[in-house]
Amino acid sequence: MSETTRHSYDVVVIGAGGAGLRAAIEAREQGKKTAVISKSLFGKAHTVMAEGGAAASLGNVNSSDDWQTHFRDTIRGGKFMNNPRMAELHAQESPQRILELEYWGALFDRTSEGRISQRNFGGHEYPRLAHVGDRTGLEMIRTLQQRVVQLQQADAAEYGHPEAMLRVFAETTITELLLEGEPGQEGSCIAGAFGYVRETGDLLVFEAPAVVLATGGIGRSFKVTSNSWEYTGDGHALALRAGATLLNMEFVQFHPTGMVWPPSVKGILVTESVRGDGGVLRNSEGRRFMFDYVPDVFRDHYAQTEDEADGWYADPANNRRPPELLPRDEVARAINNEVKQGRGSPHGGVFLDVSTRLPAEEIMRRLPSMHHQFKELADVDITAGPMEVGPTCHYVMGGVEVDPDTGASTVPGLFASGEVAGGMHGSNRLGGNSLSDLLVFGRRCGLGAASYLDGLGDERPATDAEVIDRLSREAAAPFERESGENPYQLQQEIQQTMNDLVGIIRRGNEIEQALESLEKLRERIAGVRAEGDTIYNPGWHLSLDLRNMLLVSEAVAKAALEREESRGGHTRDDFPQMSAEWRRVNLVVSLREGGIRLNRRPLDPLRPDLMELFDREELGKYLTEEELPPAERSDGAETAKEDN
Ligand SMILES: Cc1cc2nc3c(=O)[nH]c(=O)nc-3n(C[C@H](O)[C@H](O)[C@H](O)COP(=O)(O)OP(=O)(O)OC[C@H]3O[C@@H](n4cnc5c(N)ncnc54)[C@H](O)[C@@H]3O)c2cc1C
Repeated sequence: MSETTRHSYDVVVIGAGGAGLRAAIEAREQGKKTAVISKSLFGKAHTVMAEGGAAASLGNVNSSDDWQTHFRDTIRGGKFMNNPRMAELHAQESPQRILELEYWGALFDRTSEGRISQRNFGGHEYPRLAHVGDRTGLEMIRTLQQRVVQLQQADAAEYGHPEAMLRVFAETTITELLLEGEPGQEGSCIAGAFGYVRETGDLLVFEAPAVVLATGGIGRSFKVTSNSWEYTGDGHALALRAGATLLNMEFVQFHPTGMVWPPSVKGILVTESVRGDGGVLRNSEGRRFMFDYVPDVFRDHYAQTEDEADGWYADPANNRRPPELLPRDEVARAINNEVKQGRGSPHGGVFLDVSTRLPAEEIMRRLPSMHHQFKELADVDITAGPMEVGPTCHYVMGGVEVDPDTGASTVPGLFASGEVAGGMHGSNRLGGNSLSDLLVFGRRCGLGAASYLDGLGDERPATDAEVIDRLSREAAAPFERESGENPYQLQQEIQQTMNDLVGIIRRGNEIEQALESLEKLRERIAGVRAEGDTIYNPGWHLSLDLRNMLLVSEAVAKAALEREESRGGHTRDDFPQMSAEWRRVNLVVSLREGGIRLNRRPLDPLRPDLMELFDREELGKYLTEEELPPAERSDGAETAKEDN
């Protein structure tokens, strides 16, 4: 293999989606020399694929909206498993971050008064998603990239080179984090990152005391997914191997509406905006089945009849929301059940129809990408008839355990934000809350990394030279094996296992079966073989990604086996109820002696002022008796909870 090139930075941000770019901008603005690394082309990240919008309580379409309502919706959507401080910061700071994006040049769709337009989405009480048609992520990435270029131009003027303080390394994959000390050992800390350039196979060492993980999700571990090739859970696995902890990996979001036909496009997302803009779900009998699936905890907030649901679009003050706009976990399970009961569409989904609700020109204006996607890929005109849709693995709520305010992980110098971080979304993310999460916590992570560096002074942690030698040998190993399996075969087996046995509906015995299969795959992956050479070789790249996919899949499966309840993105057929006792438990994943370990840690309680945002009756559906606030008597006095 080629020589190893060394680079030295203050902050290395792994990932150039919304979270990574926002973190890098902040670190650079704090005066830190920053590198941004992206496995794919610069600009190609999940963020760019985001369609519906970014949730922020700007109150432009309904002035009743405020951060408290956004917080309440987020906690409800997450079924009270969210880290409350993260949800609070997110709800409070999202409006500022969206306005900042506009200040940097983002062109959002407008209301007739010229304010940023906001659309309805599942689980959000008011129209809240700032959007650009159904191409919001594209505008977000364009704006953040433009901001990067603006900073580089300022650096060119000040330092004589545009990359003096902020450099992008595109098509560069990080395979390991570098530490001073051993993972999990007292006093060990981040010293940088190790990786390779995809185009040439050249190896790179980044020396840096602070690393921000912003690598996005894990969807490629599942067969049917809206995620693209690079989402092999690298950041989650890098964090684990560096000694950091992950939180609640069992919570995986299956978006209710992915394409189901033709097979080559199965899983590609059909944005929730279709339902937000009036689209209805029907089964093969023509029944609008979501009315049959409104769970008790949400019954007061959702329409009981089609008339009321339809009335909500024009008169939300006097009607309740249509059940199509329930949080994603509810809708995904409902679709899954309709198909299982034999009431599915010809290709194993259900029908989603917006053509009977909006005029064709309005559909073309509000949902141009969806129109194009269905016309090009399935030869369906969504202005004239229904789409066929079904659940697809979309997002992981579980992720690196971080300090809410700074994004710091449990390893000094390691930070995480965006989809790779855990806690913010509890057991189920509301649509639109990811894009705003990236901006809020990306910025906080950049600030956190900068202030960590300030605390270090001139100290620069270093990695032993033999670690770099070992990592170089490991990178080359797939070429050196004379025999060994094809990485694509092994990837396909992981995906099939996770899809079939740890998918949308889970059972204890099936998860155990999955864990056995994953255990067998471990040995086979250790002997995987790559053919050819290091020049742009996706087979080799995948052979290095496989161990991340495997580790993350094991983390998901072990946590899914442990949590004996159903909540949000974790449905256990053998434990179908939500349990107030389990709600208090965070499952913390770590890597010890080479294996996944699970620990139970109490969830941070809701502060009394945040608890006051909910009715006691609603709290009673989620919290244990002991957690509930004292009940008020009819005369206004509080009743004592215990005799004393
Ligand atoms: C089709 C689709 C539509 C969506 N629509 C919406 C929406 O409307 N609203 C909303 O809020 N959310 C939406 N989401 C979810 C949201 O887009 C993502 O959760 C979010 O963009 C994740 O952002 P991120 O910055 O954490 O990571 P990403 O944007 O996923 O970026 C990850 C970055 O990390 C890099 N990377 C990964 N591994 C490595 C490695 N080993 N080395 C170097 N670089 C690495 C990648 O190349 C990439 O640059 C959507 C998701 C999809 C797939």
